[in-house]
Amino acid sequence: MKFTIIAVGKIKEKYLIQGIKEYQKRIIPYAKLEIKEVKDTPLPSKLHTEEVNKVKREEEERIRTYISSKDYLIILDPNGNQLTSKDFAKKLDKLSLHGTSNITLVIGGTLGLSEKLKQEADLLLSFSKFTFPHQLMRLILVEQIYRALKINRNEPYHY
Ligand SMILES: C[S@@+](CC[C@H](N)C(=O)[O-])C[C@H]1O[C@@H](n2cnc3c(N)ncnc32)[C@H](O)[C@@H]1O
Repeated sequence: MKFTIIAVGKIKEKYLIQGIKEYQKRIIPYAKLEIKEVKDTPLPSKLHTEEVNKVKREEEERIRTYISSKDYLIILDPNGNQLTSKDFAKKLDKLSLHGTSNITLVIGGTLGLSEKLKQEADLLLSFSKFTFPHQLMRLILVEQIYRALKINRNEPYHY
């Protein structure tokens, strides 16, 4: 299975960089994982709908350069569908059984993702109704991918 995480913006915090690297290392024996970081658009001083939409549109364009129509597209959004870790593992297992082994996961920037992009998702995934910073979301996501892979192998981790 191959996972591609497309994420808007850089990770600045050292503890998050270390945490993400740790899970990337743990995932290596089970699956391929690539992280494509796309530039975030600097936030304008005024955040009216028009300015917000412009930022989202620009970031969407950069995200699209890494999306392949052949991949299963999971877009992370607080208002998406909530799954348990076991359900997520089952979902990945089913996709793999049906021959879908390229999974693309998208994390938005500070203002989130465009509606247009969200509508194209095969799965709109929420990790709870709370909003997390995009940098922390990347760490949570790699941990949950690792957890799902362990669950599917029936290996101890998911207590
Ligand atoms: C700071 S949040 C953006 C907040 C923005 N108001 C929104 O509603 O999307 C940055 C990105 O992190 C991801 N994210 C944050 N919290 C999430 C959650 N609870 N579930 C899924 N994704 C989340 C989403 O991809 C989001 O675009």
